[in-house]
Parts: sequence; structure tokens; C-alpha cells
Amino acid sequence: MKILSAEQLKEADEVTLKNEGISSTRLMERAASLVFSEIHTRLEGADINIKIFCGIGNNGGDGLVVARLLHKYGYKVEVYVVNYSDKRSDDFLVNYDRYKKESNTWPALIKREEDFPEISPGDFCVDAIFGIGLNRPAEGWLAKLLLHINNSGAFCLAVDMPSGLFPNKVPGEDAAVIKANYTLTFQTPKLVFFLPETMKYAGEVQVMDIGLDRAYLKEVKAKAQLIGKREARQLYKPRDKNSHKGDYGHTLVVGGSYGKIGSMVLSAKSVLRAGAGLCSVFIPKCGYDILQTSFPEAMLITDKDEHELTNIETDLEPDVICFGMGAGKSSKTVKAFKALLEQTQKPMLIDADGLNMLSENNELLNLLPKHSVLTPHPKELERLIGKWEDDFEKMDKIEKFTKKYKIILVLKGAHSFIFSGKHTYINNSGNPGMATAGSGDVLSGIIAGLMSQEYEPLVAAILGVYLHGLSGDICAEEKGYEALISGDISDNLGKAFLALMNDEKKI
Ligand SMILES: NC(=O)C1=CN([C@@H]2O[C@H](COP(=O)(O)OP(=O)(O)OC[C@H]3O[C@@H](n4cnc5c(N)ncnc54)[C@H](OP(=O)(O)O)[C@@H]3O)[C@@H](O)[C@H]2O)[C@@H](O)CC1
Ligand SMILES: Nc1ncnc2c1ncn2[C@@H]1O[C@H](COP(=O)(O)OP(=O)(O)O)[C@@H](O)[C@H]1O
Ligand SMILES: [K+]
Repeated sequence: MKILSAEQLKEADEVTLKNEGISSTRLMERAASLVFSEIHTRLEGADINIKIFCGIGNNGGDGLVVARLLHKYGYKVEVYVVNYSDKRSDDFLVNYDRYKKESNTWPALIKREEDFPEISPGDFCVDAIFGIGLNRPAEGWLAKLLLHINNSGAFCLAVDMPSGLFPNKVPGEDAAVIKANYTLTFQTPKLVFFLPETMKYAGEVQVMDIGLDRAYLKEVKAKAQLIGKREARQLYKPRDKNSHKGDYGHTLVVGGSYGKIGSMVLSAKSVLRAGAGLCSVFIPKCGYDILQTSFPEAMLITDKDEHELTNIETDLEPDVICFGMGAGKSSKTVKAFKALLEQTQKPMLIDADGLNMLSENNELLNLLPKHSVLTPHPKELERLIGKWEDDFEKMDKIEKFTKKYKIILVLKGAHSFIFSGKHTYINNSGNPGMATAGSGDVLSGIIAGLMSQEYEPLVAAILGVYLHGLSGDICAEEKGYEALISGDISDNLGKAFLALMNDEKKI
């Protein structure tokens, strides 16, 4: 699903009005009716106090439509107009009149702190103060009102965006922003719902298709795309019945050091679980028994050194090399890595200490084969590209970095981001149970395993990250978050492939 900017959404809005020949009031009615239906479905006529806070722009107009419909269906509704300006949008005014006429009540006006209503923890608040039109931080009594709603303990549903959250920048540290429990957002998700610094404000997000112009949405160039099951499924290549293991490629997994051989077991298993035909592993001698015993499906080559990588020499001609997990970064290992990079033309996957060696020996970056996939977590990324001011600057820096070295970068996190230099893809599978040792090693194996099956590196990265998260979701259903360990993610990868093709199950 495309993620559009506020400007693009406004443009989509205009194109829709023109092509459908409808008024903006009609479009507002359509959008806000969907919000009403969602609330009505969930509340089922419950006898609770619903407090609707409306701004004076179109987000406020949406709030007034929701208020009118809830009132019509017998809900206990109190409406507050948050009067931060004397201006009113046209559609706000139309719906203000309609609300008054149909409910026979006047909304209360809030224009200072004394006007704030009491909000009980059992109330249901609707935040329709600001949407995508916020253009400066909320200040004074307005900021206090947002905090008053946050501090009430009441459930808060945000319409389109939590108020105080900009669609295109990170709010300042002390900024007042609604912390919604749930956000019903129009047409496309907003980028800030997925960034580490801002995702906490939106709570659970649901996208409502308000029927904006299909042709516009199809043509428009989006800055980013959200990857869900529908998008991931389109990337999957079914297997030919008449095939053999040679058709699915050979991955060489290189890494490990004394005390860190487990990471190699996790990565290598994931390579074959992701469908690679063959997997060879190159490790220091100390890992021989561990690997042969715990993963007999892999072929094994050892370094001359007992404890670390010093010379990565093999006669193999793998389709992809997956490098770095548990490798350490001693000077001998850096030398071995450099020699490996010099010999390798095919795109590689580089993770963990492979990334740290690149950070500490910048000249190695120029040796990276084109279209290699790098999979840093945020700390590894900082070592690679330096510090950033906020998540938007971080994205700019990553874009430049990926373009400069012609690589693909997977930034791991609650929502992992995949950067190709041209586009950004945001993963929507996975859960906090995956915050556990070794889950990154599993990811690197999955992506490399897909690369060896001739998935383009970018496709392998997108599909691999999605399947990794999907497998994590399946594990969490069976085990809960706490007991989930990274080997489970690898073991359940088969179920993730099956779920990818299954429409009935949520995951
Ligand atoms: N396109 C779509 O998909 C559809 C969109 N729809 C809805 O429209 C919403 C966008 O509406 P919108 O453009 O009227 O902006 P909105 O968020 O209501 O606020 C603008 C007002 O806030 C003001 N203002 C801003 N910052 C401020 C501050 N810190 N402190 C004080 N004032 C501040 C600004 O004033 P100004 O800067 O002019 O002084 C202006 O008056 C969108 O989110 C969705 O809910 C649907 O109805 C239909 C389809
Ligand atoms: N809260 C979360 N939600 C979804 N995925 C998560 C979450 N926390 C971690 N993950 C995923 O788990 C993996 C962790 O990788 P990493 O930090 O490299 O772990 P390790 O170094 O232990 O292998 C990443 O793929 C990340 O996206
Ligand atoms: K809002």
C-alpha cells in the first residue's frame, strides 16, 4: 500500500471531487460516515459518554459528522469545538449547522483552560482537532488540552491523525501530541505512524478506504510503500515441479568465532528453511562439532584458525555469500573479509560484525559488490552513517548512503525499513516477541536463502523481512511474546510460507 504525503492526499482529494463531480461536503460525509460505522460496530450502542473534540478545519468537520451520526443512533454525545482560531473551513460550517439542527444542541466552545471538560477514565474520546493540516506546534491552552485528554486515562480514537502530530516531521521533545489508542486514518497510512520516534502516538492504526480517485492513486509516485501480505505475496515465486536442488541455489554462510557459533547455526538453518537448495558454512575450527551436530543438512568448511576467521578460502562457487554473524572484528578477520570482498562479484548479504568492520574500515565500503544487502539494527547503522538529528534526517542519510554504494539497506526495528536508494518499503509484520537474541541472524539467513533462489536482492530483502515477521507472528500466537526465541522463527518459516498464500487466516 502506498504511503502518501499530506500534499499528495490533498491533490487526490481535489482530483476526486473533479472527476466524480461531487462536493467536498459529500466527500467529508463519506469519509466520516466510515469512522462512525467503525465506532458503532465496536461500541454496539454502549451507554458510555462520548466526548468529541473538533477543531475548526476539515478534521473538525469530520468530527461533527461523526457526532451527528452517533447522536442519531442514540449515543450519549458531547461535542466541543476547540476554538483555536476564528477562521472556519466551509465544510466545518456546513456540518456545524447540520449538527445543531439535527441534535437540537449547541456544541460547547473551548477557548481557554477554564473551558476544559472533566474527562473520566471510562469516557470515550474522539480526537478530531487537527488532521493533516497541522502546520505548527500546538501551544498555550491548546497544548494543555491535548495533554488533558492524554492524562484522562480515557480511550482516545484519533480521526485521520493524532492531533499535534505533523504528517512530515518529528514533533519537538516537549511538544503536546495526542497519544491515541486507535487511529482511523483516511485512504493511506501516514509515514509518521511507522517511524520509531513517532509511532507511539497513533496506537493501533486502521486505514479507511474513502474512495479517492483510483487512477490518481495508481499513478502517483509514493515516497514509501507499506508491505503487507498482499504486497509480499506478489513477490513469491512458486516452485516448478520438475526441479532439483541445483535450481534453488547455493548459499555460503561465513562468520562465527569462539563463543558465537550459535549465530551461524541460526543463520545457516534459516538459509535452507527459506528454500535454498544447498548451504555451506565457513567457520573457525572450534565450531566444527557444534555445527555438524546441530545442523547436519549443511556442508562445512573450517578456517585454519581455531577461534576466528583468518583466511576464507574455498573452491566453492556459491550463488550468494551471507557474511558477518558472530565473526568478531580482529585485524586478521578484517583482512580475511577484505580478501573475500575483493574476490566476490555477486551481491552479498552483510550483517552484524560484517557491518561493524565496514564502519571501522571505510575503504571496504568501496569493495561491496553492487546490490549487496546490508542489514543493520539502529546502533550498527549509526556506526555506518554517523548520528542523525531525527528520523527524517536518518532517512535522508540512508538514501544517500545506499545510492553512493549502490546497495540495499534493511534497517531493522519494530517496523523494518528497506531502502533501495530510489524507494522505501516499510514492513508491517512482526511483533515485540522478536526482540530476542539471534532473531537478526535468522533474518540474514532468510534473505540470503531467497537471494540464492534468484530473487533480486531488493525483492529478497522485502520478502525476507516480511516472512521473518510473519513467522514471528505465528510463533507469538503459539508461545506468546516472552517465550519466543529466535530458533522458533526459523523453525516456523514453513508455516509463514503457507500463511502467505492463505487468505482466511489473519496471519
Ligand atoms: N484529503 C482527504 O483525504 C480528506 C480529508 N479530510 C479531512 O480533512 C483534514 C484536513 O483538513 P484541513 O486541511 O482543514 O486541516 P486540519 O487538520 O483540520 O487543520 C487546519 C487548521 O488548523 C490550523 N492550524 C494548524 N496548525 C495549528 C496550530 N498548531 N495551532 C493552531 N491552529 C493550527 C490551520 O490554521 P492556519 O494555519 O490557517 O492559521 C487550519 O485552520 C484531514 O486530516 C481529514 O480529517 C476529509 O474530510 C475528507 C477527505
Ligand atoms: N518490537 C519488534 N517488532 C517487530 N520486529 C522486531 C521487534 N523487535 C525486534 N524485531 C526484529 O527482530 C530482529 C532483531 O535483529 P537484531 O537486533 O539484529 O538481533 P540479534 O542481533 O539478536 O540477532 C530484526 O529483524 C527486527 O526487525
Ligand atoms: K485528529
